Amino acid sequence: MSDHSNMFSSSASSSGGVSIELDAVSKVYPGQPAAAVEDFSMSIEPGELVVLVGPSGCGKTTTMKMVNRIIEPSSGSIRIDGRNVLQLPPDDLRRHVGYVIQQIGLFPHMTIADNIATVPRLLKWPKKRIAERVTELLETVQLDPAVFAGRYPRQLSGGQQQRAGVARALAADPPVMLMDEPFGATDPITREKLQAEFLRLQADIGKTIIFVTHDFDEAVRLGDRIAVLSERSRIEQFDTPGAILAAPANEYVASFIGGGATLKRLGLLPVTAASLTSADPARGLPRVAADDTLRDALDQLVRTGAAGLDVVESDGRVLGTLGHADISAALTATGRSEVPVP
Ligand SMILES: Nc1ncnc2c1ncn2[C@@H]1O[C@H](COP(=O)(O)OP(=O)(O)OP(=O)(O)O)[C@@H](O)[C@H]1O
Repeated sequence: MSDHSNMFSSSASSSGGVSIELDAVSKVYPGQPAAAVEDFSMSIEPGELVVLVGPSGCGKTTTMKMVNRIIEPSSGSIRIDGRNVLQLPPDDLRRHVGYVIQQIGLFPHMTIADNIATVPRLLKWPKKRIAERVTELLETVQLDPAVFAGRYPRQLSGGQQQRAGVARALAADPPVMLMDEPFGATDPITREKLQAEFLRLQADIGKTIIFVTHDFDEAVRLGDRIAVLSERSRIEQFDTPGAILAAPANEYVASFIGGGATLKRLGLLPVTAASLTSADPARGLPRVAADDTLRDALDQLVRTGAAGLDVVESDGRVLGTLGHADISAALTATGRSEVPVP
């Protein structure tokens, strides 16, 4: 086994992520007059989920694929955990960077268990450890090992195949995951379910993830930070979803956000972000759970026509009452604090 199989050993043996630094990275495809990616720089923290979002052809996929050298950069430098990826053998690099794509890419002639075992086998793990890892991962992505391990990809639904794809990418516990429109091919309901499952999973494993999508709402839902890109992967704004929604940097970003920016922001804020007034049981107001969002609360206020809502903890304790004005005030307050200092 080469030394490089341990190149991220400090982090790869246990869950967790590492930093990624791209510095002045460009890509000019052979024979093309213009660069597909020009002078792209970005620092990503360990364990951060960064979403690259932008219109078709702006260079998202090219940017991401340069991180594991599926595409070789024309210039610039890329460091993972401080190591220059351009000086690492590409095969070893790819084994340590999990990769999930929209077309899933499961090998059709291999069972789901064999698909998931691909990288651990390349890394020559002992058989027993591979078998245990496959079972553990199938459970992690909520596919019953007794049912799915021996099936072939065609015997799974699209959403199940997507989960198996995520399990395969996680097999060798890579510190970095690259995800290219991974949920793009699924219907909206399956997609939301996969997104929610994925967020729960990421809360446990804390990988460093670069996630590509053209769907801004998906970016808001998943990203710790979002980079809104225009042509040649130019970064128009790179910030938290809340900050981008509260203060789009320019017209381009605003148009990319689309309608309903305020509602989208409310969807990011818990009910407890508002200042509550003290509750009066005599009013008999409808209730909202403390871990619901302000968007849920507004929805309920509009639907019920009530003047306010009592905010209740899971143990039944009433924290206070929330009204329309409190929701508006929470937006103003968080908007101010989220505007990045120039
Ligand atoms: N192999 C290639 N040879 C030449 N040009 C390419 C190649 N791959 C991509 N391009 C061009 O580079 C630009 C960026 O493509 P890229 O696939 O990175 O964009 P994208 O933002 O991921 O698009 P999409 O959302 O449609 O997947 C596009 O203009 C594309 O036509």
